[in-house]
Amino acid sequence: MPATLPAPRPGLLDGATVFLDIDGTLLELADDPEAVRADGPTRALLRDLAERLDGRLAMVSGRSLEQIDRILGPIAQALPVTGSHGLEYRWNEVWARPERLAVLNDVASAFHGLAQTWPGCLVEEKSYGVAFHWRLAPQARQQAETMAVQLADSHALKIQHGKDLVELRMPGGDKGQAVRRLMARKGMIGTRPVFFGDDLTDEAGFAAARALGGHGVLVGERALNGSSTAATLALPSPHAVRAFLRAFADGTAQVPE
Ligand SMILES: O=P(O)(O)OC[C@H]1O[C@H](O[C@H]2O[C@H](CO)[C@@H](O)[C@H](O)[C@H]2O)[C@H](O)[C@@H](O)[C@@H]1O
Repeated sequence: MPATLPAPRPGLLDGATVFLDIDGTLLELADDPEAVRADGPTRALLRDLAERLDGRLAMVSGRSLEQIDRILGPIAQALPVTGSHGLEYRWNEVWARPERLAVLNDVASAFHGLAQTWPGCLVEEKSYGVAFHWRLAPQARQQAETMAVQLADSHALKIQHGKDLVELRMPGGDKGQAVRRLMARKGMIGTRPVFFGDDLTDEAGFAAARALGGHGVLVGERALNGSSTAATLALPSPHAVRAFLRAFADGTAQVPE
């Protein structure tokens, strides 16, 4: 992680609204995206944290809402949740779910075809996007990225770069919008947003949090391909994030080693 970014101070979350990314931030990265699940202590952490924050805890992920529900379990129903990099969200009775573009099926077919030529590669079909994963076969990266550019052009889709993946998704929405939308809600308006994230998709969330007087907390050792980050603070791993959040939830906040 960037050596220049300091760790968050213990009191950072006092009175704040907390935005949490999932993969690589709350939870460790894994080889199989479909197998990812929050364990019992992590689910309990989200419950305790939401209580300590008087409900000012939101999940903001590149996953679909269905995936988030599977990963987090019942606690997801109690939190404001934004999925698909900002394209869909749910908070109590308020939902936003655009119509799914049929061209995503063509993208999935093309990606599945490519995956057959690269053992170890995975295709993840989501509500508003399709991701091609090469974590277990990094040699496939160049071909996957070339195919993604062609498909994005021909189908007017957005390319979303991520860790060991390229994703094609419907345009519109980002994590910054998710922050601004929630920070305009009663109970959150006027508080300080703190956004925890690890990937390129989180940069919009970091920037929005900063613009509203808060902070981005960059997690892990993300390579930003030479670009800079809008985060102002950093933690080394999802384990450190959970420890930091647990200390706050318990009222014993300390910066983890
Ligand atoms: O915004 P996020 O919640 O961080 O979602 C970003 C992408 O996360 C997932 O991919 C990442 O995690 C996988 C499981 O640990 C890992 O195998 C992959 O290499 C990572 O890039 C998810 O599968 C994607 O759909 C999300 O867009």
